[in-house]
Amino acid sequence: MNPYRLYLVTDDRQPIGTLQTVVAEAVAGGVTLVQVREKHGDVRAFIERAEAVQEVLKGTGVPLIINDRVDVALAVNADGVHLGQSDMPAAHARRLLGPERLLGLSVETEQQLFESELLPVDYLGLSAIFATPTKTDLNRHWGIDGLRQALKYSSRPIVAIGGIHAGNLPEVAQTGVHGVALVSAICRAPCPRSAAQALGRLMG
Ligand SMILES: Cc1ncc(COP(=O)(O)OP(=O)(O)O)c(N)n1
Ligand SMILES: Cc1ncsc1CCOP(=O)(O)O
Ligand SMILES: [Mg+2]
Repeated sequence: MNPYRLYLVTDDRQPIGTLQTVVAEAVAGGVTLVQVREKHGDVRAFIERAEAVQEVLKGTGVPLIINDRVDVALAVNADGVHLGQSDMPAAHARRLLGPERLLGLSVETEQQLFESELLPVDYLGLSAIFATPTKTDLNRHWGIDGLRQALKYSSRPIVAIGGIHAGNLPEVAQTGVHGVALVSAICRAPCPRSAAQALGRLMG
C-alpha cells in the first residue's frame, strides 16, 4: 500500500476537539497518512495535540507523523517525522528514530532535491507546488512543470504540497506523483469526510 496517496496535515489554528473531529472524519473519508503540524504552541501543547490525534488514529492503520520535532515523535512513539530544511539534519534524525520510522524531508529548491538523494529519508515533500495562505514564508513555487522534473530526477516517493484542492488536483495527479498533502482542502472543508473522499477519488 502506498501510504503517501492522500496525506492530511493538521491545522494548528483549530482547537483540540475540532482537530480530533477533523482527523476522525478525514480517516473515514480515506486519508492514508496524518501529520500533526504545530507552529505556535509550546512543546507541551504539541505533545498533547499529538496524543489526541494518536488516540483517534488508534486501530485505523493510518500512521502518525510529527512535523519538525524528533523529540516529540519519540515522546509520543509516533510512526515518523517530517523535517524541514532548518530542522535537525536527516542523518541525526535517522539515528535517533531508527530504521523503521518514516522520515520525510521538505525540498524547496533543485539543490535541495539533488542533495536529498544522499540522505536517509523515505519520502520528499515538494514544497510548495502552488502559493497558499497556509504557509507564506516560501518565495518560489514548483508548479506542475517543476513537479514533473522532480519526479523524473528523484529516486524517492514525492508528496506534492501547497495550494492543492479539488480544482487543481487532477493536473497534480496526472503527473503520477506518489501523493498529495493538504491542510485547508480537508481541515477547512464543511465536511472533511466527503472532502477527503472526493480528493481520494481525484487521486485515482
Ligand atoms: C508533507 C510535507 N511536506 C512539506 C512540509 C513543509 O515542511 P517545512 O518546510 O518544514 O515547513 P513547516 O510545515 O514546518 O512550516 C510539510 N510540513 N509536510
Ligand atoms: C505545510 C506546507 N508546506 C508547504 S505548503 C504548506 C501548507 C499547505 O497548506 P494548504 O494545503 O492549505 O495549501
Ligand atoms: Mg518544518
